[in-house]
Amino acid sequence: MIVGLPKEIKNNENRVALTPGGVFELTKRNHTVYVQSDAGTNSGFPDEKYIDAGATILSTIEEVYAIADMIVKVKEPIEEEYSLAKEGQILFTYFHFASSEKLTEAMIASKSVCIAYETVEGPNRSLPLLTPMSEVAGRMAIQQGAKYLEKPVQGKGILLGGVPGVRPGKILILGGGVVGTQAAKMAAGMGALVTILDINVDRLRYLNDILPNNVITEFSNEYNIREHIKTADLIVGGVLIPGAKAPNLITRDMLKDMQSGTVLVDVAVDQGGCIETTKPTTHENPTYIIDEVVHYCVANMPGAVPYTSTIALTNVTLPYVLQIANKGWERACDENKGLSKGVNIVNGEIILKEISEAFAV
Ligand SMILES: NC(=O)C1=CN([C@@H]2O[C@H](COP(=O)(O)OP(=O)(O)OC[C@H]3O[C@@H](n4cnc5c(N)ncnc54)[C@H](O)[C@@H]3O)[C@@H](O)[C@H]2O)C=CC1
Ligand SMILES: CC(=O)C(=O)O
Ligand SMILES: [Mg+2]
Repeated sequence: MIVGLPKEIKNNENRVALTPGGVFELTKRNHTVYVQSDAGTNSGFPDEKYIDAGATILSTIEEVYAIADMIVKVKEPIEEEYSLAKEGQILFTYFHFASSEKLTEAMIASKSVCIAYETVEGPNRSLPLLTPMSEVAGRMAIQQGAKYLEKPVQGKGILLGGVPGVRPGKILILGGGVVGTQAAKMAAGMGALVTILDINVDRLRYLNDILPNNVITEFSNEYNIREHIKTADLIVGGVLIPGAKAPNLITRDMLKDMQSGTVLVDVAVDQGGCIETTKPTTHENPTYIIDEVVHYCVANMPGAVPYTSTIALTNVTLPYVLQIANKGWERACDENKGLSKGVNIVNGEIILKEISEAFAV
């Protein structure tokens, strides 16, 4: 198969879909790989490394899309890329369709085969291609939250770990999945007081077992959320209903109950966010303020740490890339039911019902 790796063009998206090591696994199986010039440079992988791995470098994104049977990328196509996808071409990447009707319509019109990383399933309904980026974003959520709690950027002026004689920061985490767990680990290590809310009691039981004593678990409901937001310094949004628009657990009216300078890091922004006032931001302009509450809603958080993220992503995507390249997408999906859950849109038709539901009136 001919595989194409374009350079990402979303704001500050520095990741690339595969490392040179990943490309080598394809070329040694006689697949042909075209990489757009400089695609891996910001992740620490210059063009020469891809050439050594057997790839051919092309100068423009148009050339990569024109020649490839399968495009492997990182982020959902942005408007400039919509017209590049072609009929029958496989696009294997994050899509997050439920948060963008425009992207959904564009991919329907392209008649391409859209296989979304974020809905590919592993054993026990895990999401193996989302997990490593959620690990990155969960850990980063605390780093970013700590930064935006500083007074010069209009935060509350609180040090998350406190100091002897002064209380540490209070962190509320919505969703105890991968993002929530990694955020809790980082926050606990800094000495903050952490509460995780989830609706899955078995998950809360597990978290209660593995996390230290400065992390407490509670059931997620409106009453508990309303109580905690009154005193939280930092709130991290990490809920997910796979494939669907995230539920708004914090509504517009609740902002007035928060203290001035509270920071919201809504990691779930790529599925529409779990805070009503969330709108996607970029690394260039990561925050905005509503009712004196700082909102950080960057939809590609791992893009800021591309060395870590590109390797972590390739670790998990490569086996699926190889299956699709070796067998074609239809046989690969027939033989791997988890992969078939990633098939979102094919030849102008929405396959994943959560996408149609997100836009139903
Ligand atoms: N902004 C960014 O750069 C990135 C965003 N993400 C996003 O972060 C989100 C979370 O991802 P993961 O942690 O991997 O998902 P996950 O599936 O591991 O965890 C989600 C958790 O939310 C819980 N949940 C569902 N409804 C809830 C409710 N009403 N209240 C509380 N908890 C609830 C589930 O029980 C589950 O434990 C996803 O939308 C993902 O796409 C992930 C990586 C990067
Ligand atoms: C999961 C995702 O959207 C990202 O890594 O950017
Ligand atoms: Mg994202």
